[in-house]
Parts: sequence; C-alpha cells; structure tokens
Amino acid sequence: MSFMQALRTRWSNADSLVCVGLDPEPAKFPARFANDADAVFAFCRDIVDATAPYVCAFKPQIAHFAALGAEDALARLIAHIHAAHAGIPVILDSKRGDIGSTAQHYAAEAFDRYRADAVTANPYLGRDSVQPFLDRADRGVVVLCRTSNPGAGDLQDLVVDGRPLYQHVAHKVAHEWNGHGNCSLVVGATWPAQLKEVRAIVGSEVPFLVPGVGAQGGDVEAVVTNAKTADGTGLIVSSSRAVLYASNGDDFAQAAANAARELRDQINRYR
Ligand SMILES: O=C(O)c1cc(=O)[nH]c(=O)n1[C@@H]1O[C@H](COP(=O)(O)O)[C@@H](O)[C@H]1O
Repeated sequence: MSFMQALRTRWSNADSLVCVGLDPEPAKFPARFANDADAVFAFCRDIVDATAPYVCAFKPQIAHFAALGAEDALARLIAHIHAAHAGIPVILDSKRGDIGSTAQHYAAEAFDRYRADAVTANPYLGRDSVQPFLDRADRGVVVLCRTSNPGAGDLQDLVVDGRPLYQHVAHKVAHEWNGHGNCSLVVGATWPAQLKEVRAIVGSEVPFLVPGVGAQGGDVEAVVTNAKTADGTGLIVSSSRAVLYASNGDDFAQAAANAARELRDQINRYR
C-alpha cells in the first residue's frame, strides 16, 4: 500500500490525525532505563506500543538517533512498527536536500535502509534535488514549506515575484512536483494564518505535516479550522516531547497514551 493510501486508511480507521514524533533524549527517560544498554530502542518501542491506537503515523527524527550512534535502534524501531502495527505509516524526519546524485543515496537511506513510508525533504536546492524522492511513487515526500521555528520567516517570508517564498514552494509542490500524488507539505502549527494561505494555494489533495503543537505552543483549534480539508482530514498533527515525556515515572507509557488520546480528541472536536 502506498504512503498516501495508508495515511488515508489510518485517518479513517483510527479516526485520528495525530502523529507521535519519536525524538529520544536519554536524559529525559524514566529511571528504569538507566542501566539498559538498549534504552533508546526500548523506550521508543514502549511509547509506540502505548500510543499506536491513537495515531495516524509515527515520525522518528533521525538526528536524535544518529547523535547517539543509535542508527541500529532506529532501524529496529521502524521494523517493529511495521511488524507490530502494520498499516501505520512511518515518516522519517531527516530533512535531506543535496544535488541529485547524492540525493539518490538519501532516498535509498530513507526508503531502503530504514524502510520509511515517507521522508521530510528540504526544497532549497530545487526540483532535481527532490526528484529521487519524488520518483518513489509509493512513498511520501514531505517538503518543508513554512516551518514552525521562530526564524522561519528569515528566508521563507522573503518576497519573490510578488509573494513570499513559502507560497512559491507550496505552489510548485502542489502543481508541478506532485505528478505521482505523493507530496505533502510541512507547515508549522505556530503559524495559523500561513496554514490557511497554504491550504488555499494547494487545495485538498496535499496533506500537511503540522509540527508545533504541544512543546512549541501551537493552537490546536486554529490549526484544524484553518488547514483541514472539506472532509475533515488533510492533516498529520505531530507532537513529540509533550507525548514522549508526559511523565518520567513508571507510568510514562500510560501518560504518553493519555496525551496522544487527548490530542486526538481535541483535534476531532474541530474537524
Ligand atoms: O519536519 C519536522 O518534523 C519539523 C518541521 C518543523 O517545521 N518544525 C518541527 O518542529 N519539526 C520537527 O518536529 C518535532 C517537534 O517536536 P516537539 O516540539 O517536541 O513536538 C521535532 O522533531 C522537529 O525536528
């Protein structure tokens, strides 16, 4: 099943637009993992198993694993999601972007080495740098458009040919790069006005990955009302720290499940 089919099926069957971001930080793990040589995998696996009923996707962030030398844990974690929670797509957040001959290795990294269903990509180098990802018609390509961070506007808001650069990205991705129907856009929850503008540019066929609720303070009601599609979907609302570290006690998995369920319910009130 393609990423888009899996996502739509999951939106419907789980009745959820929530994505749990897997951003392991061992200093924040519960004490029980202190002497566990495989703590990164074990912590993330427990979070995945507890939150799976409430999510449409999982999003591991590659630097959080690579900085710890835990690439093997990342590969096993994605394999675990596919085996134990078949049908829940995995978005590898690696934000790659390079000349085409190198980008094809980044595509192989995400889709063949790690077996991700989708990957985040940086469009700054232009279409040929994203093409190796776009060519994988069954996999999703989640292109940075208007990111959630405070400095997002430094470059993304620069006016080019009469409109901000992020709007050019939105237009190009939706109307030129999406020949296989496998593109999505990253638009941060911290920018409700831009969410509305981008939805107006791209229509209903392009899902948005929306990080920035939870720890970054994005407003869930504004996200959903401004960016949902007519059928009340179109969004992958991602939260990492607010779910992963909801408790650092022995109840961490249950606390994460509660946080994911509450986010799902909060989103669903406005769909
Ligand atoms: O591509 C992303 O996932 C991403 C894009 C963006 O604009 N903002 C953003 O925060 N992210 C990622 O989403 C996650 C947000 O984590 P929390 O703030 O803990 O929910 C981090 O892994 C970020 O790297």
